[in-house]
Amino acid sequence: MEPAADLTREEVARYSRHLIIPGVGVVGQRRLKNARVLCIGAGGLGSPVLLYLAAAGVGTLGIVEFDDVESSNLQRQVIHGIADVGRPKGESARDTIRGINDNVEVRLHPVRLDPGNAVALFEQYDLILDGTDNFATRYLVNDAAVLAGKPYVWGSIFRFEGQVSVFWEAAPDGRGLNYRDLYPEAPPPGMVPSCAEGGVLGVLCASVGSIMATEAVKLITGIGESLLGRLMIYDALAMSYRTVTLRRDPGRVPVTELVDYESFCGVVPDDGAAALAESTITPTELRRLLESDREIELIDVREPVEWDIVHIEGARLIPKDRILSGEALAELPQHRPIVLHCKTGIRSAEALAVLKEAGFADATHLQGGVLAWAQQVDPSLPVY
Ligand SMILES: Nc1ncnc2c1ncn2[C@@H]1O[C@H](COP(=O)(O)OP(=O)(O)OP(=O)(O)O)[C@@H](O)[C@H]1O
Repeated sequence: MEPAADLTREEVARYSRHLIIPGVGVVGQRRLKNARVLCIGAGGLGSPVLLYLAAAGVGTLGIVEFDDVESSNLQRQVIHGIADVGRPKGESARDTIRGINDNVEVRLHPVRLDPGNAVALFEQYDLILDGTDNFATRYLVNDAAVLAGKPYVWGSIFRFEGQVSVFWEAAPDGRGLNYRDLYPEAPPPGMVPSCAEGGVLGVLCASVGSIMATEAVKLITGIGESLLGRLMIYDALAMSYRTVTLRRDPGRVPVTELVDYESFCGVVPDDGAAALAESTITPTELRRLLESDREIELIDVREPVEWDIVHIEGARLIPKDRILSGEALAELPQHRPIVLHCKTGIRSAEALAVLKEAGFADATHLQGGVLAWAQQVDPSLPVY
């Protein structure tokens, strides 16, 4: 990274604790000033990443984010505040950054990163940070970074655990790998729950995001050993960090073009999923069914902790895994309609597939889950 020409008087004072670190010094700080870093997502990981890189004096910070701040974000997305709920996350993040360091030029890209815009966006920056929460975007970031020849820092979080690595296929020392060497294929949809489904400890974002920001500072200034070719795994419960060495997957096909990542990750329904989609019931239809004389079995496939937050009157709790393992099938009626539901409809679709396979012909699942029920039928219920 080429250093910027000089630091102003104000910058020397502001960054003095960096300037006196051997290895960083004035030249390191000038490199930070000249750096253009693009952060995908201003959520759980994007928040600490952007805050620390802004405070550290990265000259240009790009933010790709299409979403608005919700109150359930505030538990971990610390770049946003109460007054930002309902505002675009990018604008909220920009305003917070301005309050920390007005030397930083913030460039907002209020779009969803997709195969049509990714490479052109990446080409405008020196380094990419992936703070997103879905597999389709992760593979897209990887492939676009390969095509644009850019390094990127990747992080992921779930409940109490986080992972971080640096991928740069074109790394000058030949150690560069890409995300597909670590995860050649996306897990089947629904197999790895999102933070919205499975939860995440808020402070985990700070631990993992600060490691991502540290890697960014190291790559920009050229100090230390980066996580290039290594995967760091952090366990907040055990309070342990370990790193494992990654190897190039000899069977990996080179990235030559961007593809349809929703299909690659199986998010677009195949024929089987389309058939299942017909076995759905809307919240209003379910309400009518519950009000009728028909006897139905309403099964909640979420976890007990979620049941404790909110549940639909008359439902019975059978967590999804007990259905997937086959253990709970004997508890289900063969000759009564069964309606499964979860939080949003993803887990209930999975459980429904197992029930159909086991011959429960009169089984359906609730479209949009408990959230849709609360929105359309019973707004007095809390949502989570
Ligand atoms: N393709 C994409 N382009 C731009 N931003 C993305 C893309 N995919 C995900 N994001 C953003 O990445 C951020 C990830 O943050 P986080 O994991 O905390 O999830 P969230 O969507 O805010 O939370 P939750 O799913 O729990 O409501 C989100 O703000 C999301 O809008």
